[in-house]
Amino acid sequence: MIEARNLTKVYGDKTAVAGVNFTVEAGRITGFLGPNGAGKSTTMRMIMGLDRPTSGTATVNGVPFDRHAAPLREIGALLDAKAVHTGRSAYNHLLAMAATHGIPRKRVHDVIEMTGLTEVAKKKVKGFSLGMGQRLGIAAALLGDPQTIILDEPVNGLDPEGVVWVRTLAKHLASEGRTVFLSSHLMSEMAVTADHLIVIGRGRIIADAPIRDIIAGQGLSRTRVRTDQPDQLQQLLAGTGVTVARQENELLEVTGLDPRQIARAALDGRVMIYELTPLHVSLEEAYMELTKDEVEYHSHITAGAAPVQPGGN
Ligand SMILES: Nc1ncnc2c1ncn2[C@@H]1O[C@H](COP(=O)(O)OP(=O)(O)OP(=O)(O)O)[C@@H](O)[C@H]1O
Repeated sequence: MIEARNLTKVYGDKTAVAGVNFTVEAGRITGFLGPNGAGKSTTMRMIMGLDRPTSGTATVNGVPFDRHAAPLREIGALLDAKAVHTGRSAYNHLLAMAATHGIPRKRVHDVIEMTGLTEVAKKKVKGFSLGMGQRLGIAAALLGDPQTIILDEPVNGLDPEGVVWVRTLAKHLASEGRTVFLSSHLMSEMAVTADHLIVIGRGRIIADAPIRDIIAGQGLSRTRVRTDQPDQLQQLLAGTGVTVARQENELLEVTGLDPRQIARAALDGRVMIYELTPLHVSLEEAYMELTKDEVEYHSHITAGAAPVQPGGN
């Protein structure tokens, strides 16, 4: 379990992390999201003892990282895959890390195999592609067989097979009761990987909830309704907080009522409907809604909202 209590980091006149409180529970995958510059890396670095908090605390299983007797066995982290730029081979790099932490050589072989690096293990790390470097970073994070795993942008640079591998690995680690905390800007990936989300914006926590609650909480859910009496149905559904948009002649899109309420109103008004499809918002849409006022670096070209997929999430 990771706990942040009033965790704050100030750089000069910039407050990167502004007194955040959250708990990352064991046995599930917690995603850490936020716009560029929101404070994710700074928070993760403080948890790992790489940055000293200006005030507040970050603990792992109740103890600050640097007070653990054998930190690598307690917490494994991938924070900056590019940080490993060495003339050593992947195998020797891991072996050196293992040696300084009393980790047996057998474990080095295990993590190399686990991360798909067997073919390149004897090659120099500085020739590695971004994806190979990422796999090596994950191998290093797993070396001490830690109870807590922190991965900052783990799928960055990975090919589709690698992305699925990270997802499967994270789920497996969480199913073993470990604490898994990961950040990613890839919403579609986060949606299928994480159980719980913590969203940070301008150094403050703006959401801390299960993914489905975050999506539902944005109130963006719409329902597509087809009827041969659209005018009558539009009148029947009118009410406070309800929006009915006419898409095509017999097609309406309704916000503010769930499908059951729409069906009930139609039945009571004796209007036949021949399609009723919930349009779930994507995590990306919910996230954009949640963080729209928190984005520090706005792009000048604003893309249209992502299309809503029937039955998607
Ligand atoms: N060493 C530093 N000195 C000064 N300011 C810093 C330092 N590290 C981070 N910052 C600032 O703190 C804020 C938070 O940065 P941080 O890297 O934690 O954000 P992030 O959420 O990880 O962003 P990204 O998604 O772009 O990686 C940013 O405004 C950043 O410029």
